[in-house]
Amino acid sequence: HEENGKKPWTSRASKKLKSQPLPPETAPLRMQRESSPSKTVAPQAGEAVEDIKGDNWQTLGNSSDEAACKPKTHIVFLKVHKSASSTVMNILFRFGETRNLTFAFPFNGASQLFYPHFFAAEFVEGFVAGQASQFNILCHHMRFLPTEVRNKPPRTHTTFYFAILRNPVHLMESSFTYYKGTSAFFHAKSLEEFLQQPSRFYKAGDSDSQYAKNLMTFDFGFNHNGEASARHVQLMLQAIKTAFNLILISEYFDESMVLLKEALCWDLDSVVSFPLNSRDGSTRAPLPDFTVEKIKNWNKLDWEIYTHFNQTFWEKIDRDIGRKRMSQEVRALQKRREQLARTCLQEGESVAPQEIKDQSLLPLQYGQARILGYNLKPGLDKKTEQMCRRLITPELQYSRSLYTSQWVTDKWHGEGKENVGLVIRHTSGK
Ligand SMILES: Nc1ncnc2c1ncn2[C@@H]1O[C@H](COP(=O)(O)OS(=O)(=O)O)[C@@H](OP(=O)(O)O)[C@H]1O
Repeated sequence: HEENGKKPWTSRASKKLKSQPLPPETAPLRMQRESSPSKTVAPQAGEAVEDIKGDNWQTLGNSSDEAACKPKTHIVFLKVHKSASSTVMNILFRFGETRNLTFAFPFNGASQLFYPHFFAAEFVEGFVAGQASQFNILCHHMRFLPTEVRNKPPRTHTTFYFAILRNPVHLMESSFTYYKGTSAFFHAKSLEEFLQQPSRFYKAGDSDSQYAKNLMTFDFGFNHNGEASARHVQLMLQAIKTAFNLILISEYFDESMVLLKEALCWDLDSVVSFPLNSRDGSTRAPLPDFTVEKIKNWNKLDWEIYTHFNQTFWEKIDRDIGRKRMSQEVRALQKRREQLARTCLQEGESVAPQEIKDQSLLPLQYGQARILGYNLKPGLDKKTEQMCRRLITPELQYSRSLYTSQWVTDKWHGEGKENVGLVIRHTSGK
């Protein structure tokens, strides 16, 4: 299983790239606009109380319900690969850290919940069979399995389930670059070559084949090599609707954050973010129409999931918020992000990895992707520096630091990760 990197694959090809870091993704789509990267803020407020309105995401209450609105603090986020999920995770990390919430970390400080295996409660640090769980937030990469996931956040609370999707065309373009070391992509010179004759490269039985086909379908727990029959698709969509309260769309990241804040009853600052895990432009190229069509066909199951939930996403906005208020909220979010960029970032925006001065803020570089990062503005006062640093800390570093606060007591005097197994005490925060 995984350890240092966040993409633990096991293929022959990937072994050759073992020393490489982990990547992110890209690409604009023809039918939907690609959202521009967002930027962040520091959270505030909110007691750790729960008040969820039901399991059907389509019936979630809207923000006009403010009197009854208490910030939700029991959350499961399905971190779908290559879908802006690291940016969402940063939001959850910041919210949890500043409110002393507890995270369901992968066992032994790993970066994923034994992906690509199906999630099992035993993968979570501190899980004890038969004992009530004390965790608030589950958000590391996993392959979703509803019956097991429900074993996690306490049953006494109604837990909010959400996930994020990305247009499969963008997603595959990103995945090809980031997961170039996986079995299916390793020998393909380009995405076009791969798509021309996938059977030359793709073996359905390879343990890392999901990176090359229907990755979202796989992460939701379904068979990524399954038939895209109408009945199969219907069942899959129904299962997702039943399990999740909200499905976000990364092409409409800001609108997604507005929906999220409303559903969780959080404030604006809690959902402001800077885009994380973004590739620079050097490996991106516009895809010709025939390639776009091939990607859609090759990822038919993902395409069905995406188009369905893209449609219900906008139906929900129309029903619960309205386009006018949505665009006001989005503007407020963007304004706040711009303010934060001026406050926090030396260059006011992201920079190439070689320009990152503080190595602790260097994102994992993976596959053939070059992942952008940020420089903190020098001379910030302590409180502002801490708030800004949280916004731009890459996933692996942030996860490690929270894991250490939550699990590693001062009695721990081991040297390496292998010693983390000694540890022990579940604190309710830092
Ligand atoms: N705010 C926002 N809006 C739109 N898109 C965004 C945002 N934040 C990150 N991204 C893009 O998401 C891609 C990384 O996805 P993940 O973080 O899920 O990747 S990973 O699976 O965790 O490695 C990666 O895509 P590519 O750059 O195409 O590779 C990011 O650019």
